[in-house]
Amino acid sequence: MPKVLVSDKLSPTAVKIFSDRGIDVDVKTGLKPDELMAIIGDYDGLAVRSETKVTAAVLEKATNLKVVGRAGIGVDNIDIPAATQRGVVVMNTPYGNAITTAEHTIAMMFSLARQIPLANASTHAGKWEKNRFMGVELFNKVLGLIGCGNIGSIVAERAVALRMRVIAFDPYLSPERALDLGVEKVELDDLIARADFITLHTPLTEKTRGILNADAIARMKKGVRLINCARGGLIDEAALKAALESGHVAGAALDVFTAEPAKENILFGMDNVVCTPHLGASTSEAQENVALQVADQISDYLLTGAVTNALNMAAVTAEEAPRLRPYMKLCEQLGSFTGQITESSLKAVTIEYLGDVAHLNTKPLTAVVLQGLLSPLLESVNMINAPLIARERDIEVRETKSENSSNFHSLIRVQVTTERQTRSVEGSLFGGALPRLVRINDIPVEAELAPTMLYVVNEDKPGFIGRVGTVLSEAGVNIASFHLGRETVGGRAICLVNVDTEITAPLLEKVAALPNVVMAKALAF
Ligand SMILES: NC(=O)C1=CN([C@@H]2O[C@H](COP(=O)(O)OP(=O)(O)OC[C@H]3O[C@@H](n4cnc5c(N)ncnc54)[C@H](O)[C@@H]3O)[C@@H](O)[C@H]2O)C=CC1
Ligand SMILES: O=C(O)CCC(=O)C(=O)O
Repeated sequence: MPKVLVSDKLSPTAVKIFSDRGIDVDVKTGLKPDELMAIIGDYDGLAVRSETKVTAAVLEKATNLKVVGRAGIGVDNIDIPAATQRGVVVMNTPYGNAITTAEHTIAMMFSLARQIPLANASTHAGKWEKNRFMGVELFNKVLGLIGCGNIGSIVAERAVALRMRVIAFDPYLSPERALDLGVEKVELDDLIARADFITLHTPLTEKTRGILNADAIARMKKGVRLINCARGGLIDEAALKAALESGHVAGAALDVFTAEPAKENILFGMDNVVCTPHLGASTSEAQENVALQVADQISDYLLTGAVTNALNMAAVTAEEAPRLRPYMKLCEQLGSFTGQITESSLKAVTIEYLGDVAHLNTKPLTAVVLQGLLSPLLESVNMINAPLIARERDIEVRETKSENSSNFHSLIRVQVTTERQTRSVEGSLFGGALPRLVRINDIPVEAELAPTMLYVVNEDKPGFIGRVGTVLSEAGVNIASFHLGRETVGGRAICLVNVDTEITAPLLEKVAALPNVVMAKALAF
């Protein structure tokens, strides 16, 4: 039974989903990094919000971990490259808290425009300072959105309904989508120069860090108001403080801070700053949504192999997962076979999906071929990091699909080009489930791959099979099955022998030295 650790506060419904689906679930919140590292090795899945830091050090101890699920959007608390390297799928729940966070942005904008927090505190204190709190309308003001994805779009719709004039900077916003939203797509400089209110809705990346720095703030309209419900670090806090003090920026509403939890901050205590403690996603509806979603996604992956909202792997639906499973095995074997017979540096891999398999989601199949192919050559390769490793090593990966698969319902051909040669191997599923090699370098064969195998390329001459059998039996190696194929009578032939015990280096040398042997290799699957 898979085991999942919930290490941040999640709705109890999520915990129930895990146990209802037969997953052993522990809830342990507030763990210190060393406490998490001490127990993480026991778990197959980890469900977090933003408090748990899933660092490379934690992942190193997570020897059984298969999936980390973030109940929320931002994944800056998870070291995705380290997870990818270790074959751990990282998932988030991209839509569950979007409305809630957009609503918080609008609430913060109103709070700022009408100074509600300060007026509230003053009224509670019995001051009745009616003349102190003069506000501004949102109506007809220019709202500049930086980032117009899920949350930015919802903010745009709400702001349009408030009759604000909405402009957006987002390199990935299409003109059609902007038109649909009633938003004017602009460049950042234009937005900075025109906006009365600016809200931020991008992830924190090397490109967006400090997107509103001293220079950008200096170019804003005097009296501009800034709202950040995305990530601390998007606004330079020191530059903002200076601009608030000078009155160039009239106010700022911040849900997120450069350092969190923010128990101290240079902006705290300023009258024109409204702060909330990263509450953007904190409604019961959003927390229920993301908790249910993450519990379902983690359970689906652990129980069926379905992959939803993964940030480091191709998606696989629950319906596809069982259909893909036998092909995954075949693809891994085809990749592993080609990897083991490849001796010089890889230049290109072409994977052809022919027949029925061409209709399936082939992205995960290609990832598994690459995993099989690279595993004999490199350490720590898995289907999640294999496409990345191939890219990093300039191995060109091509995928083709065709309905036509000659005599097979489905056929997968893996062709590998190295510095010296091109080799190919073809495989199919027999009875719809059993992986078989059906062709190696254009020589037809029918072989089931076994854990220990001897692969020989030879000239097709009488007595060869007897001689191989004798050498193996003299070494005490039992033959489980023998598979043969040849190009033409007397031409190039291949022989794949499934054996019950290891083929040692001296035994391999003896086989290689037999007459008519071109090449001999020990293979392991
Ligand atoms: N305060 C809170 O509690 C919450 C904060 N968030 C934050 O909100 C952010 C946005 O969330 P979503 O809208 O769901 O993400 P999303 O991925 O749907 O949208 C992000 C948008 O930013 C755009 N973008 C990326 N780089 C950019 C750049 N350099 N300049 C301009 N635009 C750029 C992207 O094209 C995309 O459209 C998340 O990354 C997360 O950090 C999300 C949920 C809750
Ligand atoms: O889980 C939370 O409260 C924070 C939500 C958030 O920042 C996100 O989803 O990116």
